[in-house]
Amino acid sequence: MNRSDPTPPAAQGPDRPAAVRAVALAPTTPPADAVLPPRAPEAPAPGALLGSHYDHCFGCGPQHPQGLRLTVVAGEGLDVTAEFTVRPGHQGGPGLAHGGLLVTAMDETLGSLNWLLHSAAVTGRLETDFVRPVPVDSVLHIHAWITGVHGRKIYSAAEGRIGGPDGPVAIRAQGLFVQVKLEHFTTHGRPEDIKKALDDPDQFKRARAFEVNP
Ligand SMILES: CCCCCCCCCCCCCC(=O)SCCNC(=O)CCNC(=O)[C@H](O)C(C)(C)COP(=O)(O)OP(=O)(O)OC[C@H]1O[C@@H](n2cnc3c(N)ncnc32)[C@H](O)[C@@H]1OP(=O)(O)O
Repeated sequence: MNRSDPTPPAAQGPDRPAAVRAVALAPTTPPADAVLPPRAPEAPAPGALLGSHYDHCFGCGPQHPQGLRLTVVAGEGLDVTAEFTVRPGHQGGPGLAHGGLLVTAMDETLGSLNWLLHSAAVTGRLETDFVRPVPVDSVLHIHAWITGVHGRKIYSAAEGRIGGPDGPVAIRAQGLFVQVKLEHFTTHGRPEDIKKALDDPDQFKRARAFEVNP
């Protein structure tokens, strides 16, 4: 619409045309009665490298040719730190990381918090603020932490910095993950990929270890 166009704004509320109506999204801030559980007894020790949950994962898989190859280390509490080196294949604008890939890095890091609770969970909702551009060759230093657990919902937040772990914030995120059983993956995933994952004894062990009973 032209700035000088005198047309009044479209009607609000239920009369507003579906094409411009906002959708109701769940908050990513935990409710007041959310809890902060202790680290699971099986959680990786503070300082431990978490390792990839799946070799072909775009976020953390070492075998993905253009993946982010994010590395994640367990923190002291319900937190992790992660690093993602932005490579030329990750560009959006010339010489700059694509925003969607930065979101993927945040998603992957927030998802890895589930190791600390020893439960499998998938992203239900993810919000991000892009604060400054991230140049190719820079390392995004991410710190992520759990902010609350409510039933099957795990709430978390993260900050990504450039120029070092204490550098300026480039991206912030808040997420809501929902705990799922192993069947979530075996039911919905492409059969040949599920088979490949489960045929790998290490992957199978990890997958079973992740199983939860919501
Ligand atoms: C074999 C290899 C295994 C590898 C294992 C490790 C993999 C790690 C991978 C990590 C990769 C990186 C990570 C990735 O990229 S994960 C990939 C991206 N995410 C997905 O594909 C998830 C797609 N969505 C679903 O599958 C279902 O909708 C889920 C499972 C999420 C819920 O369906 P389900 O039928 O199960 O649950 P429910 O409907 O009874 O709801 C339960 C509660 O949750 C609340 N809720 C639900 N949805 C949302 C939402 N969208 N926002 C906010 N809230 C939501 C809901 O209100 C309710 O709350 P309450 O009423 O209790 O208060």
